[in-house]
Amino acid sequence: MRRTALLRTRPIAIGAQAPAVRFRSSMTATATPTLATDEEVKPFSEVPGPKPLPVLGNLWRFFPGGDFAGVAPYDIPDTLVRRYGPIVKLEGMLTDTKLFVADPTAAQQIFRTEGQWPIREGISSIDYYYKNYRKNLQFSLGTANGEVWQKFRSAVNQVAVQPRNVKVYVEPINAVAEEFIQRMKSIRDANQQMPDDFTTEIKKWAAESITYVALDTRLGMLENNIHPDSDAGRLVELVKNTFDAMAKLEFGLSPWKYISTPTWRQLKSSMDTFTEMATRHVNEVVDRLSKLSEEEIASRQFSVLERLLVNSHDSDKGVAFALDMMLAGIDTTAHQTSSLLYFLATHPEQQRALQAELDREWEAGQPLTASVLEKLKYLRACIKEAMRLQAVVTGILRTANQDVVLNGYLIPKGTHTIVCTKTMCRDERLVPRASEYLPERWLPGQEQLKPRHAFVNIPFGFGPRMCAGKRFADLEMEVLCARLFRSHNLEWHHPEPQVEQKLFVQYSSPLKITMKER
Ligand code: HEM
Repeated sequence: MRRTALLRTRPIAIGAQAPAVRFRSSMTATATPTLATDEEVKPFSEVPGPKPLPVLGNLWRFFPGGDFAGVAPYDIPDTLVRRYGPIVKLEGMLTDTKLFVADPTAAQQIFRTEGQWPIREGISSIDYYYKNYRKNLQFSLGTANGEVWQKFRSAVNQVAVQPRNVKVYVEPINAVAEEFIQRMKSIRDANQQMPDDFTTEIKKWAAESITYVALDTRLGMLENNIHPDSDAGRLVELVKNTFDAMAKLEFGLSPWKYISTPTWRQLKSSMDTFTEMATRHVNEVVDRLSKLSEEEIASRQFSVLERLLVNSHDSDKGVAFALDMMLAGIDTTAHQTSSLLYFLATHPEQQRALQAELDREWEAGQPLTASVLEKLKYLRACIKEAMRLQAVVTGILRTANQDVVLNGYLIPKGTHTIVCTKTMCRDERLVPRASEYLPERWLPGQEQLKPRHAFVNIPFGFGPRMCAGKRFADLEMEVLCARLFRSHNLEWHHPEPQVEQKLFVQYSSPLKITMKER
């Protein structure tokens, strides 16, 4: 077998020599490297994977008669990894070659070499929309790369990632959660069971929470009798249409880049409405700020959006921020919360342990403050475990910023890699008792239950490009669960609900949770 000796700057290899499951590493991307000798490095062409046929590529394998026919999109990475090992190359699929990585040491190496400006392929339809119809918003975090991304990301980090700025939202997020719990009570049936469209209700809660940050206003999505033409009336449908269209354009066979298809038009129209909504609300905030005196500006407790606008003097920044928060923060949080509620409803022992913590740490009649939340370690463990066992995002995308050696293979700069977090999180070799919902594993002293490597469970991604809304997502889920389980028990009396992969992982059958007063 010919080995490559072409490396101008010799890449650093870890993972080739170390068995993937031998040790736990700390959560940094700077593990001691092992230098590869040229002899040990195999070329990219030797990376395992299904071999494409001339002209037909590999696409045929996913159609009837092919060896991947009937494999649900959700299971494709697992299937590839099971057949070919933890590093798999998939080429000849109409798009660029993708490299699937389900080895935590190799994943760590990807993040370690991603550089100051990590490159992530954006969702191509949204990228196309911004480039062709909203040139003024092309710096959006969801799609931008390079210095353009870095400038906007540091502006967002300053206002939306710092804990002190997020803490300001504890009270309003509490108010939204309480409204949602009241709504849950009012929509349950005679058997105290949630309606079939309960996941839509959860989306309304997530949307109401995050638009308070993104648009600086309460839309009233949890009220009864919402006017269908109001922002509240339109938003949930808008999110659904946008994400349905995005998933079809991203994963389906569609000529949308060459001719205007109905799905493309659906996406464009939804994004136009989103942009109009964001622009209108941002303009209201700009207007409000312009009426403040200098003294008022100096002494004001700014909202996140106000602070961004004051710092940047640029309303386009406000609009891009609002769109990023809504597009990245509604469906993700809603689907993740759905699985969290399901796991707790189906695990009464863990639910009791959570309630015991709430009774102990949150004095009856007192507000749920940031300092109370700080003490709720078991609650955080419940959330973390739900995100491990059923993450909404199944893989983290990176485009290699330099040549890198992963498990002995030379991966050239520019290769599109997918770190398969879902596959790793469910691998028994990497996570003890991987198929069980065990929040305890995240508590101190439970080393025997912890994943064997820190890069197995990274539901919010890693590094400078990791989720910009993590603190808000955590806050929303913590507040809702604390309030809900303090006063109620959740139960489940049905077979396991079905899960599907669209852009995110979500339940495709009704989430018929029963909610009873404690
Ligand atoms: C449970 C809910 C959520 C999950 C699981 C989640 C997960 C993720 C993941 C995996 C990424 C990619 C990270 C990477 O490439 O390393 C990401 C990016 C992002 N998320 Fe979240 N997210 C959630 C909620 C939110 C919320 C509530 C917001 C907004 C307030 C938000 C805003 C963003 C943005 C703007 C990015 C792009 C960041 C960048 O590229 O600079 N996310 N998220």
